[in-house]
Amino acid sequence: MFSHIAPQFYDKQLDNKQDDIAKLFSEFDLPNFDIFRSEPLNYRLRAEFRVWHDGDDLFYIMFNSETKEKYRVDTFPVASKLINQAMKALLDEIKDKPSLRHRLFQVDFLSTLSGELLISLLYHRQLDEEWLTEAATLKATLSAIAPVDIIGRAKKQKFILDKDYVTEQLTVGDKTYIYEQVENSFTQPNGHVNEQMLLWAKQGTQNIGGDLIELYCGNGNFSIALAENFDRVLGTEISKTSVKSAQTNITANKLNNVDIIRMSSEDFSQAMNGERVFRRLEGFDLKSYNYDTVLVDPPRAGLDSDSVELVSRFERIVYISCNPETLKENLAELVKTHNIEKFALFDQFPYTHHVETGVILSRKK
Ligand SMILES: C[S@@+](CC[C@H](N)C(=O)[O-])C[C@H]1O[C@@H](n2cnc3c(N)ncnc32)[C@H](O)[C@@H]1O
Repeated sequence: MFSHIAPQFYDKQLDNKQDDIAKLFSEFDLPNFDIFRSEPLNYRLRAEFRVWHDGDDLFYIMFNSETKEKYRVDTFPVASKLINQAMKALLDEIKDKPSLRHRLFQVDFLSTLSGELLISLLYHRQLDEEWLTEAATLKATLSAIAPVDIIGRAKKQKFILDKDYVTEQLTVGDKTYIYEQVENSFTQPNGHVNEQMLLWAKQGTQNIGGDLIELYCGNGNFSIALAENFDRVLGTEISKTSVKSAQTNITANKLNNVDIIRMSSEDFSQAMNGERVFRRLEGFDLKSYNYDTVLVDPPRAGLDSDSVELVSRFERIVYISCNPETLKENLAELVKTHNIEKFALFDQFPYTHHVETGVILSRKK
């Protein structure tokens, strides 16, 4: 997945991504791209590694995505400095602790720009009291590096030492927002590029007022940062964990104009069309919303045809995409009713072929 990880390759690979995107979207009338660079190293706030046991030794491994061969990983330069520090410290601590290392097969790290760290240890065996005691000592030792939390996972088991989330702080222009990010739920991996993405979307929707409807809102990443641009924000999201976080985040940021409901975008399209009535929407008068702006940030599959039809009814569409191929398919439909006003490339994933883009469209006059 990663290749040529070194700052001297950064500019070239970003130029290549820009060229590839220009070619892929050549059939559209695109404005000049807004380009948002990443830090060349230590940009990634999440990392997951398999663990390899070799006699008394154990180390992290990853797999080559083409050859499927495993390779040893002692440091991971794209991951945050905190993750790199913790990677070594963790192995040093658990190497001679049988209850912590026995049948450990994966370690997941989630760090934040605010300096917190959550470590999930995944096992092919059931965890017990002894594990809990040793894990508490491990947490105390690793806390010398940063505020650390530890989770143990095994089949049908999830042991949480204190908490299963980190609290991130993201600065967007002159404002700082607080976000709870829960283990195993979606969060943008590149914190500083995420801040740039939020600012781009916020500036692109400034002074337009009305209401914002958001599909695929996750933990409220965009809903919260963009709330002050709108009278009301209504976000929808399928994951129960993310919806719960989003609700916590609304309170933590003292917002009173944002609501989030758990609903797939497919169901939400049906509710908007009046085809089905959902108990979860009780108390929400969908007809009272002013459908000026919609923001979508779908998974790699892009928008299904009903969601494309739904978003095409809005005056303004903000489309954040992690897959240029599905974005292109969706744009082919959306340009029938809308013009592309802004196009941005956010370099969330340096040294990989992945590209994050943003498009702002407005209805044709
Ligand atoms: C790329 S993430 C974006 C999340 C959020 N906008 C952010 O910036 O963190 C896509 C989100 O879509 C959610 N999702 C996936 N399929 C969905 C569906 N059919 N309907 C609604 N949400 C869905 C996922 O749970 C995930 O939170």
